[in-house]
Amino acid sequence: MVMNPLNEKNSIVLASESPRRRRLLEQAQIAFSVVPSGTDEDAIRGPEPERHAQILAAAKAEAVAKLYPHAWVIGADSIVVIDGRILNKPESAAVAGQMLRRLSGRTHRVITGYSIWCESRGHRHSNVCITEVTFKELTEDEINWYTQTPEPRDKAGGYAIQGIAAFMVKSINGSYTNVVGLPMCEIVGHLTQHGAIRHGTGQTRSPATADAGGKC
Ligand SMILES: Cc1cn([C@H]2C[C@H](O)[C@@H](COP(=O)(O)OP(=O)(O)OP(=O)(O)O)O2)c(=O)[nH]c1=O
Repeated sequence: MVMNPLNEKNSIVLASESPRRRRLLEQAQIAFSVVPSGTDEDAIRGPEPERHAQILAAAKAEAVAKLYPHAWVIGADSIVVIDGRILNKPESAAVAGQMLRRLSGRTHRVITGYSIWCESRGHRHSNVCITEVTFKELTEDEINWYTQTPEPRDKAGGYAIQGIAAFMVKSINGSYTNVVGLPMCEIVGHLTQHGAIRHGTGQTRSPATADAGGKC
């Protein structure tokens, strides 16, 4: 019989196609597999931004957790919120420009909903992490130049703090990695607390060597 390491006890699965989220888990030296959830984000709408991000994160985690019930599955959704409006990923350079004009010289919130599921343990945890980001005043030249780069395309709010857009950011209040796509302090803390990983001990488990430990 072929063993499926994705579905072993205490394996970690990232339910995301975001390369940023993948990189954040890699940086933390967590062994994990990637299974994009295929969730249709346009089909889901929460009542207000925090709930919206949380519901989407849970939908992503749930879709993959059903396929791999023994794994710890992480789903997340990041949105930019200003004036009570959600700025998702811009569909064009022109829309990215409109978003950046709105963000220019002001403070907005980046809300990442995150969800950690382990079906076989009945473990379903969802929460949000909020970071305030303050932009400098952007000139039209800066906006036009930036939106001609590929960077805004697949990023909530039309910018990537970890890339060229770092020059736009005057200050942030809260988790930096939350803006990039995953609140690492909370995610690693939760997985550690529930025995899914032994982070910080030099014994971060790989899916292939996972044992049956851990609690819900
Ligand atoms: C604000 C901001 C967002 N982002 C990214 C993180 C997310 O990938 C993206 C928000 O879109 P999401 O819908 O949260 O994620 P995704 O579609 O990229 O991946 P998946 O749904 O499969 O998990 O914006 C940055 O990389 N840097 C930033 O500064």
